[in-house]
Order: sequence, then C-alpha cells, then structure tokens
Amino acid sequence: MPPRTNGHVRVGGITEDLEDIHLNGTNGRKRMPSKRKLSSPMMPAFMVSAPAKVILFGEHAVVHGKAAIAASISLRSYLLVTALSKSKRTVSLRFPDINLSHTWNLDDLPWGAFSHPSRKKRYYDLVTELDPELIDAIEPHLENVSERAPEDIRRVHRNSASCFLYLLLSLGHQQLPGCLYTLRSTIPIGAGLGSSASIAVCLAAALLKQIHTLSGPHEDQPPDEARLNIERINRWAFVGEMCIHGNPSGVDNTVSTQGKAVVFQRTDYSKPPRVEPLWNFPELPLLLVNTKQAKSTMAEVAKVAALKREHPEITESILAAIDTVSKSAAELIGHEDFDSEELASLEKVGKLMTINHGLLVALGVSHPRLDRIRELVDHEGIGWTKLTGAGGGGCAITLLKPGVSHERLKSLEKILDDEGYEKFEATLGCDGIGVLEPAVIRNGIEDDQGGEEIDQEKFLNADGIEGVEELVGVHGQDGPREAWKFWRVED
Ligand SMILES: Nc1ncnc2c1ncn2[C@@H]1O[C@H](COP(=O)(O)OP(=O)(O)O)[C@@H](O)[C@H]1O
Ligand SMILES: C[C@@](O)(CCOP(=O)(O)O)CC(=O)O
Repeated sequence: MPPRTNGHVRVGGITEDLEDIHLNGTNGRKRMPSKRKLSSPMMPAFMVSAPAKVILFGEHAVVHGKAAIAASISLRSYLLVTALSKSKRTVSLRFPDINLSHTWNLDDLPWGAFSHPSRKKRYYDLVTELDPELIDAIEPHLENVSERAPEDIRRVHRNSASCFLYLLLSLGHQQLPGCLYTLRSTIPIGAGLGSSASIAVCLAAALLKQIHTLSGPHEDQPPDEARLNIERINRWAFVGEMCIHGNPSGVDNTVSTQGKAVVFQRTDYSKPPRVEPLWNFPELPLLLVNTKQAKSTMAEVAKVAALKREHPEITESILAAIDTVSKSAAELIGHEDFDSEELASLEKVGKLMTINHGLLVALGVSHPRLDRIRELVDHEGIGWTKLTGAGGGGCAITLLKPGVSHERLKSLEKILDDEGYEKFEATLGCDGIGVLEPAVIRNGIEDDQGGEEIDQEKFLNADGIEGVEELVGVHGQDGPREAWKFWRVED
C-alpha cells in the first residue's frame, strides 16, 4: 500500500511543549452549539490513575461467556493531562515506559469520519465492537508512529496509540485544546496484570473528563451518581481494550475502573456484563511471581479460539469446568464461614486454584516457566499456584498456607531469584479509577504553601517506579493521599 500523507508532526523536546502552558486562563474560542460545556484550553493540569488486577479464577473462559473472579491490586498507571496554549493545535503522547513519543496535528485527524451521523457514538453509548471504517480512518495516522522502530516494538506503540486515537476521536471534537498526555505505570507490561486495561481506563477517564461528561468524584456524591460515572468510564475503557487486544472480555477494565474485587460474566456481548462486586473480599495471602517471559494477550486468546474451532466439544467442556470452578470459588469466598487465616478455608480455595491451573494447561495457555513456579511451590509444600491473566508467560499467583515459616519462603524466593523470576508485593482489593485535580500534591509541604504542582517534566523525571509512587502515588508514605479522589459506589 502506498504511504499516505497525514501531516504528523514529531516533536523532540518536552520543555518546548510546556513553555506556554497557561493555567486558569480564558480562551475566547467560538462555542459549538452543544448543551455540554466544551473544554477550556487553559484547564489546569490534572491526573487520573487506575490499578492493575489479578484474575483469581476464570481467565480465558470469561472471554467465552463464563464467570471470572478478579481483584484490583496496588500497582497502578498514572496519566498526567496538560493543556497547551490556544495556538498549539497538537496532541502528544509521552509514554516513556514503552518509549513512545508521538505528536499529531489536531486538525489533520479524521474528525469527519468519527462525527458522521451514521457512525457517531455518544459518550453514554454502549459500544461493543470497533467500527472497521473508523479503524481504517485512523490507520494512516498510525503509519508513522515509531516508524523506525523494530516491528514488534512498533506493534506495541501502535496498539497504545490506536487506543488513544480511537477514544479521542470518538469522545472528543476538533475544537479541543492541544494537549499532552503523559503516562507512567508501575505495572509490568504484558505480564498478565492488566496493564493494557489500566491505560485504557486512564485514557477513557481523562477524555470523558475533558469533555465534561463526568461529575465528581467528591465525598458526598450519592452512590448511584458515582456508579453512573464508573459505568461511563468502564464502557469506553472497554473500547480502548478492544483497540489493544482485539477481543477482550471486559473483566480487566471493569475491575480496574471499579476497584476492589468482582465476579464478572458477559454472556451476551451486545449487553452490559453481569458484575457482582465483592466489597468484603478477604485479604488473601498471595505471592505474585513474574516469569518475565513476554506474552501477548491477543495471541493467547486467539490460541483458545483456534482450539475451540478445532475441538469444539472438548474445549467447551474445559471452559464449562472452569466456570464451575469460578462459581464454586465465589461461593466459598463469599460464605460467612470463610476465614482467610484458617488452613481449612484456604485449602478449599487453593485446591480450586490448582484445578483451574490444570484446565488452563489443557487449553494450551501455560508456559514451562509458569509450571516451574507451580512445581517449586508444590515441592516446598507452601501453597497453591495458578497462572493469572492470559498465560503464555506473564505472572503466576500462589495462595500461601498460613504459618509458612520465613525460612521456607526465603528459600523459595532464593530459587526464584536465581532462576530469573521476579517477586511482587501487592495489596489486593484497591481503589479503582482516581482523579487528582488539579495536579497538585502535598508532599510534606505545609498546607498554606498549597502543595507541589506536578508538571510533565517533574513527572517524567521521577526516578523509576519508586519515584513515581513517591511523587504522585495514591498512597504516600503516611497512608492514602487525600488529594486523590475516588468514586465511591458502595451503598
Ligand atoms: N505503561 C504503558 N505505557 C504504554 N502502553 C502500555 C503500558 N502498559 C501497557 N500498555 C499497552 O498494553 C499492551 C499490553 O497489553 P497486554 O498484552 O494485554 O498485557 P497485560 O497483561 O499487561 O494487560 C502493550 O502492548 C501496550 O500497547
Ligand atoms: C485471557 C483474559 O481472560 C485475561 C487477560 O488478562 P491480561 O491481558 O493478560 O492481563 C482475556 C480477557 O478477559 O479479556
């Protein structure tokens, strides 16, 4: 196919982009005849943040309409949105975790295709599939994203860029102010912990906020109103997930938006899923281990679909067995007798994890390095292990037996370390999408000094994961940072 011209502009330095950001100014722009207020180009910088997740039961089966149990975890993505001055008609992505930096001219983007009455989607619509014509319309604008990078890296960059463009063009309008979208994440990418969902949630929330379709979050917001906002973000995050890996079930974006833990099932893709929040999800003693073996969710999901085509009855019976396992686990965990500190309770859940892993092996989505973790944990007799997420690499979770000695844990950790695995500490059942507006954090600075303004340069210069957590983390060293606000949907 001959290269199409698209008027992309690459920018080199970030400071140039920042030099004329004005806060709290006015714009004098012509308003569109719309009931909703259009974005002010001088809106103060703000941040959004969404968590990673672990799937405790039911991955893959959930893509085929079965139940899954997932919980958010304390690793998170953080997105800083900084408006540019009126004269700058560009949108830029700075995603340093994947080394992506790209700028588009706002006026060159295919607004016409997205706003055509036959295709236009509203911010409150339920979109259950991508529109192939709109995918075609953004394709030329992805062509020179990281054009000199190797193909595998380009694919990663284009996935993230297409998620952004599809959401921007669906939700935004040409009169939007130029903007910088800078994302940093503490979630390992492609490790089965829902990094893609977390960025899709951040982008959906940021864009919905910019077009003034969200209210709050604020402390005395009624749960129903909070739920509506969460639902709106989740619907568009699902669209973003579709751009990244084709055929998502929606469990990842749901738990990342809503937080805590959920039982999730989507039997009919044209309707919203059934989501049962598990507000009292127990604090399970989990060990999270990353094989550091790269995988692609899209490829693993495609593997199961191919197996289902080849052996429909067998595959369906494996998926049905996983469904039974997930439902039994939900019942066990939700039962009033369940005690997360008692061996008998944990053993029942652990055995279900072992069965679930075996069924995933049967589906062909495990990996020798995942099975090695299971073998090591079984050998030490310290718990029950299953892969989590898409498999093919990525992470495994181990439910630890109560009272496992420090020495035995240390000896396991040493072997894992020697064999190139990485161990994670993460809390289960965290807050979902959060908003920091304006992007100002009180980092130990006295109240009357108003806190520290987070700009792109500071954010990009934060040193590694710890630096990001320290600068903007929803949890500071002394507990939750109050400037971050979350929609509270619990009654
Ligand atoms: N920190 C990040 N910055 C930019 N893009 C990201 C980031 N994390 C994830 N992504 C996008 O999500 C994709 C990974 O999604 P996926 O294969 O589903 O893995 P995971 O199991 O982590 O969700 C990446 O290829 C990239 O497009
Ligand atoms: C395999 C699947 O069930 C989970 C994928 O999780 P992850 O992308 O590996 O974090 C796919 C899905 O639910 O969309």
